[in-house]
Amino acid sequence: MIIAEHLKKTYIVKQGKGLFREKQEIQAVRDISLQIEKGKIVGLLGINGAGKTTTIKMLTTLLSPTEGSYFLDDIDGVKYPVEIKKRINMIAGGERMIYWRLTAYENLWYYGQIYNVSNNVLKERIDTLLKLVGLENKKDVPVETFSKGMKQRLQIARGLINDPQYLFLDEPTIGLDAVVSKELRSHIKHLAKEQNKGILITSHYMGEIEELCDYIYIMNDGVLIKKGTVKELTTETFNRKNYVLRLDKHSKEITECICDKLKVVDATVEVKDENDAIYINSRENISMELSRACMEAGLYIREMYEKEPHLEDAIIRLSREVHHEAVY
Ligand SMILES: Nc1ncnc2c1ncn2[C@@H]1O[C@H](COP(=O)(O)OP(=O)(O)OP(=O)(O)O)[C@@H](O)[C@H]1O
Repeated sequence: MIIAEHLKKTYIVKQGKGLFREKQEIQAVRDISLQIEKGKIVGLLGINGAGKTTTIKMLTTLLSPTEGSYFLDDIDGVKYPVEIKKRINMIAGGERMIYWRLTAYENLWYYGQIYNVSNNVLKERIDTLLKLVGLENKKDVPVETFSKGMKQRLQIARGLINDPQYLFLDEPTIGLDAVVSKELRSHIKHLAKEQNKGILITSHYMGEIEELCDYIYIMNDGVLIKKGTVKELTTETFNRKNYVLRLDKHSKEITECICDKLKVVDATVEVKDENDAIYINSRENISMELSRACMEAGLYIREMYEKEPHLEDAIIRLSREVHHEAVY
């Protein structure tokens, strides 16, 4: 298990020109504690500038923390970063870390040498990995002729070349089409569930996070603001119910009439220009009251349902709350 406690990272940047440039401290990560278990997929989310990349850089030992502790299976990551590097790997989205002039096989051979994998083991591992990512027939082809999806699949093979126990995935499906992204997501699940790897993933695609993650950490302004499963995060954040109502008729007066009839319950009624829908937000389950209000007003209900909140809505709302913006 990876256990990071109270990690902090302060960058010192110089501002101005000439000899007397002023030093300024930027607290990219102010206080982060998190855990990554083997066999689990953990999401790290937050709006731009929240500190995700800096956190991943500390966990992958590319940056040393200004303060805090970091242990991977009892190995002190702050004291022994080289020992950590042997046991982890990182797969980033995009086309970095792959040599275009080299073939798929040569790329993997090169990275295997960097990780000191013995030649016999490496040969076998490259064959297995190329098969895993479906590139066995392209192993002697230069990468520059590969499609985006093929390059990304090669990235996965590269990220597994040292048989890491923990994997860090930074926007792994960025720029990929729906088919390749789906394939990649099933590889990621396979790595966690069948091969028992601990995985941390960042992504701006919330659907991906909802599908993959066992639990999620949400960051804002360098600190963790919430953690939990998708279900916990959405239901705890939205302790109110959202209904969507579509009637046979639609007008301002009708909405006012519904509003009037719902005065007895704690509900907020709002109309949006999405297919003439009326949105009702309430603390309690008010489906009975809603049906009755429509019936009393002589209105026919075309559609009425409770809207499940999405993770994306939860993140936006949590980030707003931190910045003390009024919600609702
Ligand atoms: N090398 C650096 N020197 C100074 N400040 C930095 C440096 N790297 C990051 N920062 C600052 O630290 C803060 C956190 O940046 P970080 O890249 O970790 O956020 P992020 O959550 O990954 O954002 P994004 O989603 O946009 O990639 C930002 O305010 C950023 O400007």
